[in-house]
Amino acid sequence: MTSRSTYDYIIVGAGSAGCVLAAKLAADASARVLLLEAGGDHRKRSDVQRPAEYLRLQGTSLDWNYSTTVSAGLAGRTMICPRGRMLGGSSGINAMIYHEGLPEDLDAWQNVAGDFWNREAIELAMQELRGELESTESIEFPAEITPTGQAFMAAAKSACDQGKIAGRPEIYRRTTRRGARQSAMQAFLDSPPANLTIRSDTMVQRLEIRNGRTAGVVVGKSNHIETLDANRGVILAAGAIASPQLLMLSGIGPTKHLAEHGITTQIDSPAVGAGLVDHLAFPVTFAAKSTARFPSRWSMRDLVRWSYDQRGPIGSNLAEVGGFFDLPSRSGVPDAVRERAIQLHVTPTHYLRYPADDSPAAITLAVTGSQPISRGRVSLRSAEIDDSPSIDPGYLSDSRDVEVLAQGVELAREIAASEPLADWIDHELLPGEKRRTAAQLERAIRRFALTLYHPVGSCSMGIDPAASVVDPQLRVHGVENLYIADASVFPTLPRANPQATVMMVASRAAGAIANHSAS
Ligand SMILES: Cc1cc2nc3c(=O)[nH]c(=O)nc-3n(C[C@H](O)[C@H](O)[C@H](O)COP(=O)(O)OP(=O)(O)OC[C@H]3O[C@@H](n4cnc5c(N)ncnc54)[C@H](O)[C@@H]3O)c2cc1C
Repeated sequence: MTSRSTYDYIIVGAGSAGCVLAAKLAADASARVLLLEAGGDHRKRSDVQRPAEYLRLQGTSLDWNYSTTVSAGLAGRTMICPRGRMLGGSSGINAMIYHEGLPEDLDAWQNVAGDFWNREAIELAMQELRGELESTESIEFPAEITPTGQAFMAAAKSACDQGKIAGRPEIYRRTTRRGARQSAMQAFLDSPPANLTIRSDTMVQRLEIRNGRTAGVVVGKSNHIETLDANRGVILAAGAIASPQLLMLSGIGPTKHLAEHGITTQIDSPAVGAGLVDHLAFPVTFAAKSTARFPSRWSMRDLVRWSYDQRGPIGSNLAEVGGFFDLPSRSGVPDAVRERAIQLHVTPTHYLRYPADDSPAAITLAVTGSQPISRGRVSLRSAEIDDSPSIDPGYLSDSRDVEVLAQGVELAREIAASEPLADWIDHELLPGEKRRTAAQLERAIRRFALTLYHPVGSCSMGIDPAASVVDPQLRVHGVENLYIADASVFPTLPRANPQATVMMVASRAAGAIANHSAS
């Protein structure tokens, strides 16, 4: 059986970007907007709402459960690649940090994608977005910082004041409302307007492309295929893994690769899937004195505290504090790379073992190389939407990324040795006090570094169709009526947790798409 329906805009994916896009495009009451989401509505689940439980959502049905290919850079390991599958997308399972990043990072965007992405316009869009999130009480600072987080803040500040390190410790703002998660779905679409249709549990199979124009999308299974038509545009917001997959399944991608899977090329676009990049964190972990143990199960008191005033362990997103820090000038790397090269996420837990019940009292300073050079790609494993694509972020394939992390380990050690944090610490567990040489640190980094869950760049924007997938206004090169607006279009990965930048991209995209489709 087949059926069809017509809309003005069809948005694929109700994640961080898709929810912003839907709210903005539907602000024009005359536009019929359809938002399609493969996952369900899980906003009310307690494990989604409680910040400290976000790690427990991984590997559940709320996660696409992707993993990366075996990686030489990670000593032959594969890596989990969690992505949210629900209304709200990854903003429904993420760690909630809302960071606008460093404005100068987006100058690189202007260099590759032109004036639409100038710093002033981006800062204005970020400011407007912050205002919108504040007006729905969807971002806030934590009501309480764990004692070890407080000790980190004081120790890092003291190490900076004494000139031992350079940087800025910070308390991270987050997407919570009165201590409970606010996904993009809640922040932007809690009361959707009448001209917006939201369909959850609806998997888009492929795009419908006719004569160089995207007519709509195909959803459903073989016993009931539906074609949904879009007069003014289809916007892919399926994220950095699924957006390139959907393009390739629809015949937009590198011709040779498509042919390997029996897919007829509609548009030869060599850059689809290329350029994938992710932040990687090495968890410098310390055994803490037993009074610092963060619970992995909640007491009645914890539940009552969180319900009444959002305090206590349940309200912690585990990474309340951190900040950006420089590599030492003796490191020999150019200033542009050295400055704010390391982002820290400080957790009151053993990063590798929490939330297991037997995870010991520990504190982790997770060291992230904020500007990784290594790049990889998303490619198809088969021509079936139900087969996960092959994901290779190229982790640590460029040895300069290892050097940055190794120097970050020394930075973390310096802070951990500073009072008052030193008082909480018993001894170093990872990489371990005896691991000091470059070769020892490299081995530990390749064995234990973990994703920080920030894949971007697999359909990057740019001017040259041979080197990019969308133009600066996010129109897919070579085909009409098709846009991409999500983490996949980032031409570079900014020094930040990306969700604020993803939402900013969606917000700018909505304006550009409405203007373009009206002309
Ligand atoms: C565990 C974790 C922790 C993170 N922590 C942070 C953090 O603290 N701060 C931060 O800034 N960033 C964080 N991130 C990253 C951030 O959440 C993402 O960068 C951001 O949410 C990406 O937004 P997006 O719109 O591009 O994709 P997503 O939010 O992933 O949305 C894509 C949507 O498309 C849907 N979809 C995919 N394929 C189809 C299909 N075929 N048909 C229909 N729907 C489809 C998906 O189900 C999903 O809902 C984290 C991510 C994870 C997974």
